[in-house]
Amino acid sequence: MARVTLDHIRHAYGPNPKSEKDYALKEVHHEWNDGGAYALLGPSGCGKTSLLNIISGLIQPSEGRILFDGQDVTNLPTQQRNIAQVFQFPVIYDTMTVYDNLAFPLRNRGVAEADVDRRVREILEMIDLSGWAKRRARGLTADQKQKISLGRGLVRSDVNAILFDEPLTVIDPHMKWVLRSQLKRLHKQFGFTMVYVTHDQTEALTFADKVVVMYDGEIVQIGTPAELFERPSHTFVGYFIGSPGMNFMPAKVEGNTVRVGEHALTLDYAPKTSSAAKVELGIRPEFIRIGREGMPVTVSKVEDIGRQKIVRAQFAGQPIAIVVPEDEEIPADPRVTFEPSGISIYADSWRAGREA
Ligand SMILES: Nc1ncnc2c1ncn2[C@@H]1O[C@H](COP(=O)(O)OP(=O)(O)OP(=O)(O)O)[C@@H](O)[C@H]1O
Repeated sequence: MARVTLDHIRHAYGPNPKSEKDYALKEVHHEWNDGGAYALLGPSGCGKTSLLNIISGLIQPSEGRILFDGQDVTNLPTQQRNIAQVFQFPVIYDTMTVYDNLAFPLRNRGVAEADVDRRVREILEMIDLSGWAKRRARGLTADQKQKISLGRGLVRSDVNAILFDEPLTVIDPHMKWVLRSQLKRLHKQFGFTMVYVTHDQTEALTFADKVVVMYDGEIVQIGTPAELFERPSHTFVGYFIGSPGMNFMPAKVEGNTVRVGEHALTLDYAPKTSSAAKVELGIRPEFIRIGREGMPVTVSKVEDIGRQKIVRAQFAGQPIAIVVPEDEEIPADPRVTFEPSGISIYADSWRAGREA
């Protein structure tokens, strides 16, 4: 498996890009660890597939280089990059048996038949198709065919990376969960470098050890699920990760005091914001406490979501969401406090650091 270096990559589909908006992928400059499991997460059109296709060699970036273990592969075609790919829809040979489909990538490379057999049996078990080994792929369900595609992606252990493009779209919800957990287990066991495209946050957060959040052609944050939850670098991450997403409200910062409407909160640091920036306070619904003390709110609605409730309320003229345990009593004259560690300050959408 390989370390993947994305060296100042930019991509425009049209000729002669002039401004930022002409680029489907703006500057991407990162190094992904050998053996890392990365999920590319973001809404439709944010550039996930473009980036994956640049890694696989299906498209050549307009600018920048891509390196596997320090070796420049920018101009190599897909076949010479030694990668495995799993697409959204099954890519298998209908006339071959399930077993032969899985054996194909190994036999193609001249792997000894005893090793082929051992590996194929392991994979058959993992995708729960051991009983189907001798059946021809034709006539299997879309779900089963996609499991074979996944198996083919995982069967070789000598590839630089395994790339997945929304591979679980056609899989039924229960099986999705099973396969996701198995992918994670396999990753731990074999240390594959995996890049997994999805627009489903649950899929990304359960699969990956690093989630790469993309928005409008840019990587806005690479982090562990906990980092994305606790310290979103960009308002988009706050909004996109979590259900409901982070609350944002216009704010003013003076030293370590932040003002929201008529309320003043004291932080244990002075956020770095310029006077011209659009400043917002961000706090996740899980970090707001509701009770008899603090700042007044008007509750408009309470939604029951099982073991928790979502309280929708108005605070300083802004709609906010608060997550509370299901048995929590909401007083007649409700007030809120914000957990200081859960507060982030954003200046022009980016999380403000500490004043030096
Ligand atoms: N072949 C192409 N020619 C021109 N523009 C393209 C092409 N492929 C993608 N784009 C544009 O590039 C941008 C990024 O698209 P991309 O498919 O990479 O996004 P995505 O995040 O994978 O979206 P989705 O989840 O819908 O697949 C979009 O604005 C899209 O319209």
